[in-house]
Amino acid sequence: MSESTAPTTTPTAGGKVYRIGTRSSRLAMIQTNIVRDALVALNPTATFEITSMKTMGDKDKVTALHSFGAKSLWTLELEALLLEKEVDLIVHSLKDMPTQLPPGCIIGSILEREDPRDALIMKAGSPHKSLDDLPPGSVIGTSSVRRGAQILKRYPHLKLENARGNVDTRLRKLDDPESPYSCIILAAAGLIRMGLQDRITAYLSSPTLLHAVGQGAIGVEIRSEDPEVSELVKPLTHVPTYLCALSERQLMRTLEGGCSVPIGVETKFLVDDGEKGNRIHMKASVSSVDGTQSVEIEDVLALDDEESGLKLSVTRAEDVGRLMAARMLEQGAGNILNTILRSKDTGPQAAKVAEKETEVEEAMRKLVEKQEASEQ
Ligand SMILES: NCc1[nH]cc(CCC(=O)O)c1CC(=O)O
Repeated sequence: MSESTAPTTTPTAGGKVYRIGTRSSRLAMIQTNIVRDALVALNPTATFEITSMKTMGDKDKVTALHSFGAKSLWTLELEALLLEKEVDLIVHSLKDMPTQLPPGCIIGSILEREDPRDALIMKAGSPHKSLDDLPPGSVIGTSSVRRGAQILKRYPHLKLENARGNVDTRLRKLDDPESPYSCIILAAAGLIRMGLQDRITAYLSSPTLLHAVGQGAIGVEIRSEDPEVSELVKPLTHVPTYLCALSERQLMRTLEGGCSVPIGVETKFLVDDGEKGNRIHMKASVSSVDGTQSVEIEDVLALDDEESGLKLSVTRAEDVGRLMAARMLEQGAGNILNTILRSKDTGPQAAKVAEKETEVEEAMRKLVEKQEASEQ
């Protein structure tokens, strides 16, 4: 979306068939139905068909997430369908969308955020309710280096074990009496949308755990050269979520992080109170994988452009992320990130994953070339 201000919401005329692409996990389908229901309400004469598929990240449930390079493991095959015009829009968990999208793809809308916090779920029947009351040596199941690094910083007496798979799979692994896990950490948003909020024993937020960039938000990806679908999805955008998410994504883009780098954020939209204008309150952290080193930062920055008088500026939102990232790099975040990137898993599994990503990215590059040739 290229607006210099946050999008307005005007219903779009319907009467056509639109195809929505999505992953096939239960959570992805729930999120896709949220988007479809909102589109149907705004365009009652239009038809919306859903195309679901398993992506690289869904198929390979074994490789640890940090072994995957780019964050494209949840999105690339769907973006190929988008560029091939097999689908007209894709519904993603925003946190799974790389901060750099393939040429020809843009974010068309970001819906109102569900609770962005992380949530603690104890093994069924556990007497424990919080991280504080877990005995030393208790095992926390998470595949997220972001979650693991921050937890180890505050709870060095606890242990981490990988726990991959979709939400249902991870809960099943947790409750298996044979599994080593005392608890797992998941996004509250996924649990709430799946009707599993009763499993949450504690919510985790700053200073213990800053959530992932884009966590809790639903992103709708479209083709950059598709004004009709751009107008179709624009009314779904929730402006405070949109601007906060853009600032978070720009922070990660500037730090050149990805899903396998421990970057945590918390943002809050502060509405114009007649004196201070619209602002974003951002907290952000970068941690070493073992939690022994971290850079943490917090500030409240303006969203209205004083020079031009523009309110709710998209550019200002991204400037917030860029400025906060620059400050973190000045405070040593770059050294932490470089150490992590140098230590990326170079084992045979990582090589296999890199080969698969290259294969899919090569297919994507050919698609983009074909599309550009057809438009000349
Ligand atoms: N690929 C993991 C993923 N992507 C989106 C969600 C939950 C929904 C959200 O945060 O928006 C999850 C599960 C989790 O982190 O617990």
